[in-house]
Order: sequence, then C-alpha cells, then structure tokens
Amino acid sequence: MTDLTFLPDRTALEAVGLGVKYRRRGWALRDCAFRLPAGRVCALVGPNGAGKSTLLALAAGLRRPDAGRLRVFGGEPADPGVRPRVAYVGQDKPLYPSFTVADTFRMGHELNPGRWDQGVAERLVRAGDIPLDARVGTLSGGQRTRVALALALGKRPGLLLLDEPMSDLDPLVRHEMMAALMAEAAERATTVVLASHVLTELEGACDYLLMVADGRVRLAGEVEDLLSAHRLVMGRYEGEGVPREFATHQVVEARARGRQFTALLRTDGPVAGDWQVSEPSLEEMVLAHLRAPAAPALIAPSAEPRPGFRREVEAA
Ligand SMILES: Nc1ncnc2c1ncn2[C@@H]1O[C@H](COP(=O)(O)OP(=O)(O)OP(=O)(O)O)[C@@H](O)[C@H]1O
Repeated sequence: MTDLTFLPDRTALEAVGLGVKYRRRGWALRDCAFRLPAGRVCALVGPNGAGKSTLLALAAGLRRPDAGRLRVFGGEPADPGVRPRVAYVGQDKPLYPSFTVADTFRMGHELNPGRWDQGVAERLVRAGDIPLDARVGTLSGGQRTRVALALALGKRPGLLLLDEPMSDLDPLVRHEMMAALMAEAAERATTVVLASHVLTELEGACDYLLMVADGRVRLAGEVEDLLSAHRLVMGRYEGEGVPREFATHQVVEARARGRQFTALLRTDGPVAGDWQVSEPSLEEMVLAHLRAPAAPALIAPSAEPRPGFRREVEAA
C-alpha cells in the first residue's frame, strides 16, 4: 500500500535527558530532549564534533546512553523487536569485499526474513550500472556506497539512519541517489534521519530538522515551523550595536558589512522600520545558528517529548 502521509501521532525517535560520555572527551551529548514523529525526513545538522554520529549510533543500538533515554518506535534501540525495523548506513560501509553484489543481497535476505525487498535493492544498483555479479572489493567507493544504501533500503526499514553516507559520491550521482532514497522513503512513509553538512541538498528533501551543537539540541521541529519563526532582515544601518526596532525580537545573529546590516531574528510580530524582511532559507537559518552557538534553543511543539515519556524517564 502506498502511504504518502506522515504519521504525526506515532513517534519514531524520542529522547529525554539523553547523554553520552566518552572517557577522554567528556560529554559528547548532554541532556538532549526531542521527539521525531514517524514518517518524516529529518535533517540532522551541526558543526564537526557536535554529536550527530553519536546520536545516530544510539538510535541504531550500536551504543548505550550514559544518561537519560532514547526510544525508537517506543522501545529500546537494541530490542530484538526494534532492531530489524532500523537500518543504519555510516561513513564507513562494512561490506564483505569477497562477496558479489548478489551474495550481499542474499545475506540481506537471510538476515531479514520476511522483510527483504530484492526489487528495491536491485533497482538501486542497476540504476548505477553495477552488475549483480561484481565483487564488492572491486567496486569504487561511490559504487560501494550505492550497494550499502541498497542493502539498507532492501531491509524495508521503518527508520533509516544515514550518517553522511553520500560524501564520496559525485554531485550528479549524489543528486540521483537522494531522489531515489526519498522516493523509496515516501512510498513506505519511512522515517529518515540524514546527517549531512550539505545544507543545500537537505533543503528540498527534508521536512524536519534536528540541529545539535556542542552535544545539545539547538533546533528541532518541522522545517516549515522553524523557518516561519525566523526572519532574515537586511538594510542600511549606521548606528551602534543592534537597531532599536529589534528590541521586541530575539536576535539570533547580527552582522554589519560597511553600512549593510543583516540579522536573523526570532520574531514576535512584524519588524518595524525600513528593513527588507524575508523568511530565511534552511541554509540561511542553520548557518546563522552555527555562527551563533549561544542563541537560545528552539524546540517546536511537535518536537517536544511527550509528557508521559518525560515523567517516566525522570522517575527512573
Ligand atoms: N569513540 C570515541 N571516543 C572518544 N571521543 C569520541 C568518540 N567518538 C566521538 N567522540 C567525540 O565526541 C564528540 C562528538 O562526536 P561525533 O562523531 O558524534 O560528532 P559529529 O557531529 O558526528 O561530527 P562530524 O560532523 O565531524 O562527523 C566529538 O568531540 C568526538 O571527538
């Protein structure tokens, strides 16, 4: 059955008080709380070392939190009932070099009885002109990425976790792979979390955003809601500091270049004065927050963990 709608009442990922501590580094994630409704395609962004891979590894059940809790479809990520519903593709793709592509898919079939979709997997590698009898060890980095993504999609996951898996693809293939992934995800209302630094690529593909910086959640929610909470303001300004008209708003970031003044505001009503005001693009909003790590976090209502889960974690 084709289901193009997202499932707002169902929760794919939910975290409260989530923390991960590495022995030498200290807290890589700290007190993270958020919710990702099922069926969304979520961009996971943040500077290098922000904690994105750590968060994805928790969701994939590859490590356990040191504080708080993360639930995947209401269960523990490592639960036997949850794990088969989750596919994870990281930066390094652990495929067997001596296997052919067909062997790799056979393994996918054996590991995912009753779920495996050979058609989806084959479609993805055929689109890249990769023969099924090619040995994985003889493929280029980009071709191996394609096989790894095909293996993940063949599993027909409810949650697909992608940790910058496409960084070694050329721009054309990257574009084509994103389109193929999104089409497959939409077909089954798969929840996707895609960590990437390529903000322009996320713009059209993602409807949800999770931004982490320094181990904490900075922005979370529907892209549409987050964008409409912000305004990009430009104009000529020769005064000192931040213009008075901005006093009723929250200034995320303000920059002056000569007399040209640009600011990203979290607005409370219209912006007074002679300013050019527009809604920012996803890239403009994220870049401003990356440059302003001290800006207060914004968690949209749909991204707030449910009170019941919060109480449960706090009582534990
Ligand atoms: N195995 C580890 N042991 C110690 N510290 C680690 C380990 N893995 C990650 N870290 C540290 O935890 C922090 C978060 O790392 P993580 O890889 O989750 O960030 P990231 O947002 O994915 O970064 P990038 O965008 O560079 O991939 C970093 O400071 C990193 O050095």
